Amino acid sequence: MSKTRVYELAQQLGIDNKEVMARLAERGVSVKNHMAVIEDADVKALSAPAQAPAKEVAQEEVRVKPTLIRRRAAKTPEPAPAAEAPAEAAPAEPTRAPEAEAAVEAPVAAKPEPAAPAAPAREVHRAVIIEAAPPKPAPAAAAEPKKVEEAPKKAAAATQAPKPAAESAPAPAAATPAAETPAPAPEAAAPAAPAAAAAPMAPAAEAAAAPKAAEPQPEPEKATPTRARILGRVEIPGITQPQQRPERRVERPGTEPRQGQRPGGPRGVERPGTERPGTGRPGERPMGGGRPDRPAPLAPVEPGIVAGDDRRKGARKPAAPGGGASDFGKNAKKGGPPAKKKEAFKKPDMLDKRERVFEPGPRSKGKKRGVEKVQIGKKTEITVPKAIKRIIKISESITVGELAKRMGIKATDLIRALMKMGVMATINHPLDFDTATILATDFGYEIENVALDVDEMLESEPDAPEDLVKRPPVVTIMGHVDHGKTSLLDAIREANVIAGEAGGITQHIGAYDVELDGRKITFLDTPGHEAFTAMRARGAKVTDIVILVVAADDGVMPQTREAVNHSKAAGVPIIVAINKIDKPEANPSKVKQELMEFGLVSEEWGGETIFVEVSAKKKINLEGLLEMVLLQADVLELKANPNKSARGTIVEAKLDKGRGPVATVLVQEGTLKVGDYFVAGVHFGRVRAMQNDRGDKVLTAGPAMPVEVIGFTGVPDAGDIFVSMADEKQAKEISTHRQIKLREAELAKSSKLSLEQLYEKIQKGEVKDLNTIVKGDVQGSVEAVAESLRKLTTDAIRLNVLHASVGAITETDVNLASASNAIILGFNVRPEVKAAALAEKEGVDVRLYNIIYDAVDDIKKAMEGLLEPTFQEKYLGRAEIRETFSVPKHGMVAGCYITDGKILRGSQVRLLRDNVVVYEGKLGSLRRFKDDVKEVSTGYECGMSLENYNDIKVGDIIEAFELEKVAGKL
Ligand SMILES: Nc1nc2c(ncn2[C@@H]2O[C@H](COP(=O)(O)OP(=O)(O)OP(=O)(O)O)[C@@H](O)[C@H]2O)c(=O)[nH]1
Repeated sequence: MSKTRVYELAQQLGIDNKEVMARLAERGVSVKNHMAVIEDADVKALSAPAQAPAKEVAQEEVRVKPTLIRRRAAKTPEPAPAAEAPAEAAPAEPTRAPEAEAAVEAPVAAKPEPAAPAAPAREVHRAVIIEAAPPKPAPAAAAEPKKVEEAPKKAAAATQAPKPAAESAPAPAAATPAAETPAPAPEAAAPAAPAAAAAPMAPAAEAAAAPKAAEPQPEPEKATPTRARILGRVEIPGITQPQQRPERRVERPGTEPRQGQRPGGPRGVERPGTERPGTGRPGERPMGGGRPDRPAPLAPVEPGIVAGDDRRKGARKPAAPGGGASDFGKNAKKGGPPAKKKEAFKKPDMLDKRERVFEPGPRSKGKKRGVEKVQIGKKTEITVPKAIKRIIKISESITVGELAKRMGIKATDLIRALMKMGVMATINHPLDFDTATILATDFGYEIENVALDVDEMLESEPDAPEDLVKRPPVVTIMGHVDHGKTSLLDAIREANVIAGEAGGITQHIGAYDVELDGRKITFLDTPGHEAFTAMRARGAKVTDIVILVVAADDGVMPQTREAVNHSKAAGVPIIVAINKIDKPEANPSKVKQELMEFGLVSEEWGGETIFVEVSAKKKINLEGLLEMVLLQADVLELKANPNKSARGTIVEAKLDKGRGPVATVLVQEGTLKVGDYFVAGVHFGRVRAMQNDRGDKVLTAGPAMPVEVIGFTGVPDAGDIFVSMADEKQAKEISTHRQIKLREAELAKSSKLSLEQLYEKIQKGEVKDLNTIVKGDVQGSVEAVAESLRKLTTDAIRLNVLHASVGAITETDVNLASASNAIILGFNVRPEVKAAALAEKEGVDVRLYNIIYDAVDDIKKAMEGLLEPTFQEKYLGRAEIRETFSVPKHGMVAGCYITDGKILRGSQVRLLRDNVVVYEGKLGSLRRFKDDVKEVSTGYECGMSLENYNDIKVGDIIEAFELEKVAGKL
């Protein structure tokens, strides 16, 4: 025969020299280079099958590594190296489709025959492809054997290839290697079955692979496992060439989904075209877009077909029979348990997964991709959250934005829904449980309130009668200004100290206890009903008995009356202390008489109220007063259980420079011990130390005992309930919960306020606000001042206490005042040096007081200054209209005669016709003989015009007047 050299054969076949050499190598013929001469037999062997591939493929092969060859469509730009597996994979996949058929065929017609060496490059492709999209092939094969059979015929080598293909089918999963280098896969995946599969067909193809390819059957199985992993990569389409796309279209027949998917691919173009009638549909491409991979997944999925993982499984199964199971070895491990995964992925999931993992960006390009995207999108939409996810747990309230987020909808949709309900809300608007429930229901969700029931947690258990023991009474002293409240408190305390109590420096902790005949009495030393009421407003019922101080020389005064009312409202019994009886002008009887009208009738007059005449100054009858208190306490049968965890009320709180937040706790039941965890208002803590009003350290505090506690995390408010907790976690939890609720309440309050303000402004015209910041030395006075100030609010002026706290006036306070145009009121505190300087610079008014009433008085005046001045009318004079003239530019002018008083230029006027006011406004002009004049007096004539009014008639009267400003009063 004539000598045929490698390059000649390559030209004939339309393939690369290297490929020819590779095929030869696969046949066991070694050639040195492209000039080597080839035996005829070899030439034939290579030529025959090669035809098909030559035509169709137009592929390029690139030897990436000595053992690895990458093949891809001829025109395709070269993808990156192995690393870019995805890109290459893409092309591979399309091919796969066709291969799929091969694979299909394989199972059917194919028999485990050694791979036909002749297998053209194309086949190699197939093998690869098959591997890539294995799952389908298998099932497809089973499903439509006939068609499959046809295929073989056309694809000559196919028959044989099939096997490998078939085997490869399993391998598909392992495709990775293949993916990277379809044909070369063998090398890459050499060990793996896939390689084997490829080998047979590629056989030829790529030399290195050849040897392994030689063992077709076992290999396929191995391939399976490997594929699984690789598949993932392969699918990442990347740079698929235009060629492939077209193939795809051809591949996917609408009719034969399975086959279509697989087979279609590249093949379709070449050979399947015939086999598959349906192949022709162009429409299929949508999914694939540029990627061949896609098509596969998108194509109708057969039950058995599982993308990605499924493929692997599918591949494995078939492989198993081959016996390759054992061969899987490592690969198998990698592949993971096949059986389990089978059902794990459903098509949609798979698509979704692939979408996210492999092909995010590129897809959006191109129309077809767009289509694909849309489809995928739809699938996502179908997703319905599991029932459990449709329950939204909230704690009391939730903001609009958060609710929308949890329901997976747009906040604007929610806001729209709220508007329909008549609620205008912003994204940060808090929704209460009920509103949230209604809204959520509309969107198919349920709301579950998981709020902590703090009240329940803190509720004290009722005590058994036998556990209760007598406890000291807690007394509050009330009365009018200067009637001697403070003096009385001091006198009682001092008297008690003198009586033999452990001496020492008494401390102001807001409460103290005294002893009489071995019995204790606790006094709250924040006198005045403001503090008393402020506490009560917080739900704190602390006082058992009220001592109403009335000066014998002054009698019942306004605040005496208020104190009585407050006490009665609280249901607290009153003991009247008629003070200052040492004064010569003292008249106790008068006091008793005056108090009768409030229902306080002295016992000696047949009533039930205890009256005690004392003198705080002279310390007269103080003991008698204490005796009466104890007597009253007996009547009240005050008892408590000391043998349980403590519960009490914050009486006073402050931020101590050295000790941090400290508060006086009046224990009301149980016993408080050092080391106890507790929660008080929005704060929590642990009792680090306790001391009484005499500065003595105490380790325990029982019922009715006031102690100053150190260990708070923040300064609580007077009136806050103090509760011992079992552990820190619980205390912290409740504290946090309360803080959140407080914030929400403040938020809700502020938004509500602004609405109210708006409403008021519309209704009443401009409403003035006087903003204040109150600072004091102790919580009690701060509360009292703030409360008194708030009471000053009137319809015309609202007095806002922006901030009230204990401590010196700081720069922060000044800044707040400056920003909100507020004045600062300090009680027994001074501004810090820097704060004072800043206040001066910013022009902030800082007022310092020692007496609350001075402050209130000052504020009242300030508020009056804010009042709009009222206007008073001042009569000027009258004029009678005797003539009327129409003057261009001036309108109607009246010729008048002043009958009374005088008329001033620009004065206010009203026009009277038959004593009826027909117009009220301003004088337009005032003239005498064409001259403007300032005023015209009685008896003179003048010309007048009215501003913007021309309907004047002879006989009308013009009355002039002035409006005088009068400062407003509260
Ligand atoms: N003669 C006499 N004067 C008394 C007596 N008790 C108080 N005073 C005087 O009355 C004045 C007012 O006494 P305070 O104890 O400050 O009266 P208060 O009710 O506490 O006054 P505010 O704190 O302003 O509400 C003081 O000057 C006392 O010295 C008393 O029993 N006899």
